[in-house]
Amino acid sequence: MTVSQTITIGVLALQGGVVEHLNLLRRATAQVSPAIEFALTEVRTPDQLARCDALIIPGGESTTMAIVARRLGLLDPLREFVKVQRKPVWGTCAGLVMLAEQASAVKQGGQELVGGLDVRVLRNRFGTQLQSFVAPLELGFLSEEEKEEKGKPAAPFRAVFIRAPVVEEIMAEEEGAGGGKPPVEVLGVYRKGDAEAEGKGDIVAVRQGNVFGTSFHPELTGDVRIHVWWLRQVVDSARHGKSIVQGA
Ligand SMILES: NC(=O)CC[C@H](N)C(=O)O
Repeated sequence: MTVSQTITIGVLALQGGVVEHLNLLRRATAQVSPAIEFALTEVRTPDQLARCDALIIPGGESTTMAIVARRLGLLDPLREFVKVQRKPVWGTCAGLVMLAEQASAVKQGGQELVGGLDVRVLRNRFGTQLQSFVAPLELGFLSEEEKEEKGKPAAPFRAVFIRAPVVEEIMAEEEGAGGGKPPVEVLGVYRKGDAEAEGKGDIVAVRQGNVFGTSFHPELTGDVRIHVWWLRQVVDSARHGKSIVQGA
């Protein structure tokens, strides 16, 4: 793909924070590069998905999303998009649950997942809607970005957690899907109180090749940095006609 072509970014629009992602994407695209044209689109059908170069799966309710995706014949096309075509995909909160290979604390009878990340997530780690909170997160990958441009580390990211999942286990390579997949990188850890002193914490941002997941909701903060960071990788991936590689 050449830079003069349009890069189409889809947001899975079955349920959840669709508009919020589209709004932030609109602002973020303006910051990426004037040479690149982006098209932003809602995805509700396999045809719409097929036109996308990259996809965001928003927050919401992963159980509902899975049921609706199954009804619309989208589950298998989503799996193909993520795991076979290996196009860039970012899941926020419920989207992270969808992108995990395994989830615990699921409703009786289980729930269908798209998969792609060789992790097990624990749903609703921090309790109910009423226990939602905002916490400053040090995200090293944003610092690297800013260091190049401004020569200083990034300010903490105000992360919004709403019935958020965390990554409770990263599967060992031999347990994962295999097939030469890159390793799971931990990109964000939330530490609270005593856990900080002990060096423990909850994994709240991960990347494995083309698949990126965050427990929190950057689309609800108005802080455009993670969207810009992700879009830059999408551009790189589209330019080189490859899936995002580790460290790209
Ligand atoms: N804010 C959210 O996306 C919540 C996620 C929800 N608890 C789920 O498991 O799907």
